[in-house]
Amino acid sequence: MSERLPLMAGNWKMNLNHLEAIQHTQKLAFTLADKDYEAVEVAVLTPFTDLRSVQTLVDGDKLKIKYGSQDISAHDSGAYTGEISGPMLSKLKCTYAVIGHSERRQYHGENEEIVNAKVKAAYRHGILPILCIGEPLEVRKAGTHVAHTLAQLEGALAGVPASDVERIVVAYEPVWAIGTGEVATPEDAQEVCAAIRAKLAELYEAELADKVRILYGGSVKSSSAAGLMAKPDVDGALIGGASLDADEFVKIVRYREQAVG
Ligand SMILES: O=C(CO)COP(=O)(O)O
Repeated sequence: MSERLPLMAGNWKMNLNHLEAIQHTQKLAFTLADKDYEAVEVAVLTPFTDLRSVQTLVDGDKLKIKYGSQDISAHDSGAYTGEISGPMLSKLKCTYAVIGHSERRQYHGENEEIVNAKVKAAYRHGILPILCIGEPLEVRKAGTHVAHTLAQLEGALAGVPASDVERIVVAYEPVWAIGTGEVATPEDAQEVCAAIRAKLAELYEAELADKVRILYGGSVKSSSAAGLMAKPDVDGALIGGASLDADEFVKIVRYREQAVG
């Protein structure tokens, strides 16, 4: 099995203006030490308006924190009012773009075709997608959550070559666990993350699937991180609310120091 560097990524959602973003990133930078970054990749996924400020800090102080956006346009330029393009994000040296978050699927009508086009747009400009997939509560209750999530994965990756997919990050985010305080059990997370890896092996190759980092997202806190990370197919977390508290986020990054709860 290849060594996958765990990724702890904070999705700030629509929180923190650019001044708050500077303060928050500086606090993370002060607290995190080289040994933290050796053990875990740390990323912040910020509102578009924060990216320049975060980039300036990261570049200026040579911080090891990675950063990225929460969305990306499927188009590269042109008459798309309100959109932010891949070239704009790569100019800001974004490593990542979150694509297909359930909040965008729910509130902005993003379907599989749009998600697929955004994944391709990210790769065109050297940005790595953090592709979000996961089932709503009614699907979980019906017991078809694995099939639902794998269909989203397949749709998002249609026509995307192996050379791109081997660097993707997939985030399994069951919708019922997002912002609800109801974290999935480590077993629930493992079931779907393992199925995602198996699907990647089927669509591409086992060797590729072995390299891809699969995160869990949904009400992750420092008290639940170690238990989730103990599972073999969970390679990190996408953290919403808890990432807005720098001390709590650092505790998640240092999950190895927490009890398996
Ligand atoms: O949606 C999420 C991360 O993308 C999870 O959000 P919460 O951690 O606030 O539940």
